[in-house]
Amino acid sequence: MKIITAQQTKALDAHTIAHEPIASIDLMERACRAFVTWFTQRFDNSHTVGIVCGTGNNGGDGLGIARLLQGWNYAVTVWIVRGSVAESNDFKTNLERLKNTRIKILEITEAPECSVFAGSDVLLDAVFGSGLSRPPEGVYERVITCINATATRRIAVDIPSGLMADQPTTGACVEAHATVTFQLPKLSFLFPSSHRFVGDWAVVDIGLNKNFIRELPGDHFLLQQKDVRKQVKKRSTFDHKGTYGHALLVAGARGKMGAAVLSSRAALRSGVGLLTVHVPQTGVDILQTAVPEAMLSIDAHSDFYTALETADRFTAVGIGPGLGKSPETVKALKKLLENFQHPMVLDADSLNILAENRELLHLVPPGCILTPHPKEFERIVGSWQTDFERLQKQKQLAAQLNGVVVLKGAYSSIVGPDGKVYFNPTGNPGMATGGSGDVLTGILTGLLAQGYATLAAAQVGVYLHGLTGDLAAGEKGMNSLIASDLIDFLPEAYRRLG
Ligand SMILES: NC(=O)C1=CN([C@@H]2O[C@H](COP(=O)(O)OP(=O)(O)OC[C@H]3O[C@@H](n4cnc5c(N)ncnc54)[C@H](OP(=O)(O)O)[C@@H]3O)[C@@H](O)[C@H]2O)[C@H](O)CC1
Ligand SMILES: [K+]
Repeated sequence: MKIITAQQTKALDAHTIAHEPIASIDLMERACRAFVTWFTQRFDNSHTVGIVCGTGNNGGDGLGIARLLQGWNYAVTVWIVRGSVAESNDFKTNLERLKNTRIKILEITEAPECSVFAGSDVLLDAVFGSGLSRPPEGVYERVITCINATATRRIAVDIPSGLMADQPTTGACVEAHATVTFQLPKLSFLFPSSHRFVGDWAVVDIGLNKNFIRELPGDHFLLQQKDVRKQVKKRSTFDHKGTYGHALLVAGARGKMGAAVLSSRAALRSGVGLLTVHVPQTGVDILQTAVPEAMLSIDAHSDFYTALETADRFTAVGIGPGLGKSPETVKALKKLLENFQHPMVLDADSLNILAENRELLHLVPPGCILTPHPKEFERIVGSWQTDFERLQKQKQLAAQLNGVVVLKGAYSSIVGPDGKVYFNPTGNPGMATGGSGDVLTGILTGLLAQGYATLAAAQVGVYLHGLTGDLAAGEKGMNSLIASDLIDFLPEAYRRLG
């Protein structure tokens, strides 16, 4: 699903109006109907509804929604905020259509008292939409403050008023519990800093021209199950273990062998043919007992990774979980990066070692996948002011390494060397638990070893990982979810993609 800019949305509107063809007021009516369908499925007409409208097309939506809800016997109150914005044509038409209804229409021409919106069970925010081009001021800013001060369910129409669709937001903004957006999500919806404004968002289809969307230039996408499903490799009868590769995981140090166990199990459950795990002496009995399917490469050192004879017989290497950062481990990682020229997954402590030994970044072979969480990412690229700047840094790092950088979190972003960004929709906060990242590293290493191209491995692996989290949370709730649950749900997650 392509994520387009506010400017492109305007062009898409115009194109749809011209080519469907459809009058803009009818496209607005379609948007209003789509919103009302979503709304009536969640709030029955025992809820009183307040709608705060600007005088552009977002406000026009608000008026249309008021009329439709009243048709469903909702008690509706409308406030029209009169500021610098001239009435759009469609706003005028929908205002006209309200004339012969019983809907109470109040005008706000100057900064109101914040009690102005009290009394509605649900408050709809239709002040500004994708046309916002600068921070709200004056009466608009005050209205936004009052909307946020009203103890009620706040639902934003298309986009919370005050949020910039595809650039940093600096002004006042409605803090919606939910946002119903038309046709495609806005880029800012996918960033953590927007969550308090957007709340849970839903996309409603308003029949905008899909071919036009496909042809629009764009680097930002929201992964969908169908995109991932078609990348999952199918198996054939005459396949054998070798067909599915031989992965090497370099993981675990004394006291952190669990990371090696979790990533090993996850690699196996991701379908790899053979798995070897390189562990220090302390890990031998642990791994042989906990993961009998894995072969071991045993380090001379008792406690941590210091050397590996050769990695050439492996089709992919994953390194980092529970590795530690001892000086010998740093040296060993450097040697591995110099000698192993196939795709690798670099995670956890291997990323921290790269951050502290930046000359090693130049040794990272092409086609690797880095899987930092935001803190590990910041150690590598430095701090950022906004999520847009963070994304820019992510694109730069992916290009510099000629690999894929996965920034983990809600809507994990997968960025390739070409700068294209894929946001992952699966997963939930239950996955913020020790070992969750080790599982992802195992999955990604397993997929790379099976011959998945780097970007495909990242998309399938991150999607699968999040899907196991959703399945596990469905069964065990978010609070009790532990990393092993993710592995247990890999078979079901694969089945969903089958
Ligand atoms: N395809 C779709 O998604 C459809 C969306 N629809 C709805 O239309 C709005 C977008 O409506 P638009 O009229 O373009 O803009 P807004 O209603 O968001 O804002 C109105 C005007 O306000 C001006 N503006 C911008 N920022 C400020 C500010 N900080 N202070 C004051 N005024 C501001 C701006 O005009 P300028 O010329 O001043 O830039 C806006 O034009 C969309 O969100 C949907 O709700 C359609 O209903 C159907 C299709
Ligand atoms: K809005």
